[in-house]
Amino acid sequence: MYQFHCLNPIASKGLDIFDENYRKSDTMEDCNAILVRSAKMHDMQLPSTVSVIARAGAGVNNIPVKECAEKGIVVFNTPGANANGVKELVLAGMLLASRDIVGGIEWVQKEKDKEDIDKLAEKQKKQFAGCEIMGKKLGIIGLGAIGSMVANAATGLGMEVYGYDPYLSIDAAWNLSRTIHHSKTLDEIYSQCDYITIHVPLLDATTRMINQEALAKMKDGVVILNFARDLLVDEDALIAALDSGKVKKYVTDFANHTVAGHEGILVTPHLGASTEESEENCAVMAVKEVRDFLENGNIKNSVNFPNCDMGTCVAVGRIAITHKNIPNMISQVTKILGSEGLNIADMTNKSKGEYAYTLIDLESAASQESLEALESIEGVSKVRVVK
Ligand SMILES: NC(=O)C1=CN([C@@H]2O[C@H](COP(=O)(O)OP(=O)(O)OC[C@H]3O[C@@H](n4cnc5c(N)ncnc54)[C@H](O)[C@@H]3O)[C@@H](O)[C@H]2O)C=CC1
Ligand SMILES: O=C(O)CCC(=O)C(=O)O
Repeated sequence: MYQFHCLNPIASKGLDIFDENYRKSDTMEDCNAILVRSAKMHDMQLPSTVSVIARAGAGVNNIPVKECAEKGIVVFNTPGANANGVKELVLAGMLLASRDIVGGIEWVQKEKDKEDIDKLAEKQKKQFAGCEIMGKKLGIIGLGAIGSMVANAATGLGMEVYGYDPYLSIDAAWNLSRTIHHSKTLDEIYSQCDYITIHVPLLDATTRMINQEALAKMKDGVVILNFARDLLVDEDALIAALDSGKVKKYVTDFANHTVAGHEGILVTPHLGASTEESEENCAVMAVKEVRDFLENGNIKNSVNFPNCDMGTCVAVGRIAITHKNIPNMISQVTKILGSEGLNIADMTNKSKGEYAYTLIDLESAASQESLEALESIEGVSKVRVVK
């Protein structure tokens, strides 16, 4: 029996995929798996029983990914599963920034009891007028799952799209409309675009990438959209640029005391992925990843360990070892198994940066002593008997 704990509500369409061998626990104690959306995990003490965390979503900045790798905890996310939900809100954000739709709705609400509201509306509506997005230049920073969808949709709406992503994956490149202008520098995006939307992960290298220097290079009256993470933007510099008229509107999905209620800023409460479809897609993908990992040891879509797939185990036993990506690891492992007379039927070893993963199918079950010997190898973080 496996136990899992949800740190945030996870769509039942996903949780229903857990079968009778799984028990949902109200606490993390004794759990094998944790499912999470945006809960901040950096200060949490995880029990040693936890071997997997699945983020039902894309961004993993709420999870101590490296510390987990050190402890042999495999962290998954669900790439692309909520991208359409975010894309649609980005399009809405562009439209809301282009005309004062919110102001117009608030005006009608305020005047709703006036007898001549229809005549008043015709007189007053000019204060809410704006511009169209067709023909405008949209700069997209980060052309992954979300950025590429925004790019294609905006092209369909008649915008001229510029994309910047020095690490663009081949899959994402294939998905992009050929009309999208490939920007080789951020400066080109800054100097050309009327709307700039950012879709990169929050990393040390991307923190506050939209800063005073970047803002100074942008066109007057630019609209900036941030549906990725608030810390990507130096919001004090952004507010100064808004107040000076350099920036026309800032649309952000991240409510905080700096932006909430500020003139010219449209703030939504982290709603990008809050659609039935996105929540279900993420939950289904996350639960499938957890099950395949716990039941077969396979890894797909981990952010701290490599992909590894040996299918369903048909041998007598399978063990999974998380370890550092260092020399001499495999020889130490096979020596321990060999000295106990354990024959290896199949084996895969993969690495990702500093960390590596070894899955071994055995023709007879490993003893407790050999498992302990494996665990004591320097650089090994976890040894798990999958079957
Ligand atoms: N508002 C919301 O509810 C949601 C927000 N997000 C945020 O959006 C981010 C992006 O999500 P996805 O598109 O699904 O991720 P993704 O991983 O598919 O795409 C990210 C892209 O950014 C690119 N990139 C990385 N560093 C870059 C840099 N310095 N300059 C330009 N490009 C760079 C990568 O090459 C990749 O193509 C997530 O990390 C998350 O923070 C994601 C989903 C929902
Ligand atoms: O789960 C959510 O609502 C947040 C989605 C998100 O920000 C992400 O997937 O990175």
